Amino acid sequence: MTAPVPLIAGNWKMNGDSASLGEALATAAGLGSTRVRVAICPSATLVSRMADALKATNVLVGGQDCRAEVSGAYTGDVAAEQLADAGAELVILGHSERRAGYGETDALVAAKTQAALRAGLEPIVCVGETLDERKAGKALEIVTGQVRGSLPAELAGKVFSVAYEPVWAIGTGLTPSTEEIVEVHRAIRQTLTSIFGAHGATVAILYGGSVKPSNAAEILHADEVGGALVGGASLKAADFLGIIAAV
Ligand SMILES: O=C(CO)COP(=O)(O)O
Repeated sequence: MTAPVPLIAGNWKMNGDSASLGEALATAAGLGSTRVRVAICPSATLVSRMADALKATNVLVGGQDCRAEVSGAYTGDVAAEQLADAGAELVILGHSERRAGYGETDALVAAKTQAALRAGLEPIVCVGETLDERKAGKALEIVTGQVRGSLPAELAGKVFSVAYEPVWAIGTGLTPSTEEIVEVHRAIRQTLTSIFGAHGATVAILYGGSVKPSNAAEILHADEVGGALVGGASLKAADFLGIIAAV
């Protein structure tokens, strides 16, 4: 049974333009040799240029979402195949900003995950509870339910990761305690092994939500934390490299 290779992925969300490619290049230049896998997921407009710019580096490029269908009359949407064609190797799916803003259900996230696999992309599937759900003592139930509902059987034997992002920790500067993070990550691990058997033990479980250089070491060294999905602090190479160095 192989331990998961840590993955630090930057989610640029709706930020960045061609001038920001310099930050991606600076991240790659600052990496040196590392046992950590590093990815940047920019807006769809930047995927192609970033993938070209980072081709000879150790930084992978990912998308932030994809449609489940291969092609068709879906104005404004992007297919997994199109992301792969643009040079993406990974894709973030089921981010809470899409679950909340676009009504994405677990079933839709599972369909998008199947699409990612069809296109040869490595999925990063996001789950996480709201503050009300946590206050009601339902965090574990919500998160493990999302894991069961969002991961299609086709993931068996495939490389993918699950990102635990408590909705209330995203962009707020708030983070759960290390104990709370470990509790949820252990519950996700149990769920993964109950679905996928031994393969479930090899899946990296990332933490996301207000990760920054100053809290990265404590979070990343916690039990069952196999990396991070980083929003705001991934936009500047210096901050992102500070987080990567903490692994
Ligand atoms: O949503 C996130 C990453 O997907 C986390 O965002 P922040 O790191 O900005 O809190």
